[in-house]
Amino acid sequence: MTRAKKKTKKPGSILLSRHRGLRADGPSVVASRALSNTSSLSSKVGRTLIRNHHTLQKRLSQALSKNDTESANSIRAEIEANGGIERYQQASVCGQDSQRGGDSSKVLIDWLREAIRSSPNKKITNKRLPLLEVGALSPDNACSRSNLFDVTRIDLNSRNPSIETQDFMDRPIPTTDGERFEIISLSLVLNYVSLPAARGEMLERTTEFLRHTSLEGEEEEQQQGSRVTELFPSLFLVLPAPCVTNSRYLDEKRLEEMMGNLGYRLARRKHSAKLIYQLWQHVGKIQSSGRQREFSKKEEVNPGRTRNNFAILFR
Ligand SMILES: C[S@@+](CC[C@H](N)C(=O)[O-])C[C@H]1O[C@@H](n2cnc3c(N)ncnc32)[C@H](O)[C@@H]1O
Repeated sequence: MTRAKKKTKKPGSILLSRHRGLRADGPSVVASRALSNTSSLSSKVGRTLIRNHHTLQKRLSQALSKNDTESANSIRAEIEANGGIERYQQASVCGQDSQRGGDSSKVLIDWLREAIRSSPNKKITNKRLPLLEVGALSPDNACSRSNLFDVTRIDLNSRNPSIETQDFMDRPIPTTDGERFEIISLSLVLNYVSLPAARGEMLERTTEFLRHTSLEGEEEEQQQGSRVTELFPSLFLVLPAPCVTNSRYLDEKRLEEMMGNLGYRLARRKHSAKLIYQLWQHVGKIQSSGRQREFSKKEEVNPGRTRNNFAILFR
């Protein structure tokens, strides 16, 4: 006799069915059930949480830009009811799970190791490169484990003692090279920023944190046509692919022009179905070119009803 199998719901399936039926009580129902029911999140629930958090952050930024304190307070309360940034970060950690694309910093390590392998002079590899990881969720991603970097980690909300709680936009501008970095990692952080002009500000700010003096052995390397030195100083930028491949206001060409105005040149790129990974070498001086205001207004580069509105603007 075959016994009827008892149907077990996957974690989060209740949450999703609840979510579909939501009305005025909003996504907070999803969050509170998620908070009490699951320690790890199913990918669908995680994606819903991430999307809701981004939407609420955007509404908050818009309310704040209009000095609408009442709306801002009520949106803040809604963010908290959804589990706040902690729940968002947990969903992001689950999103790093290897089944869902894995830790994005592996791509940076692959590029670097490949450059080191093909480089005639290995001297540069004996020293750890100072790396600033903005939006660090954990101290043990591929970058941290590689022994290639001396990592400084910051996040709006630290989840670990070796991550400093700091908004990159408030980090003091370095005055000496000792405070600057060879690499800045901005992985899935720019799309967290809600307003297009604030994204431009963040990109512009990265240039102030990059070191332009030669590394030990670098001049010798350059003479020998090293593939390692051509990667530094640089910005490792990771974005959800649709931000660049399906936006009304941004495509790869436009991003390259914007980055070019900041003194960046594209050194490496890789696409997956979900993410776009880019390594931008900063070839300008510490300051950017000043031409970034060419991109102060949204321009439609990809018309169409199914596009998203992701944009980057410069003031
Ligand atoms: C989606 S998570 C990405 C984490 C990780 N870098 C990755 O690639 O999976 C975005 C993180 O960026 C952080 N973040 C966003 N804006 C930031 C800022 N201005 N300064 C520091 N951290 C920021 C958020 O707190 C959040 O933990």
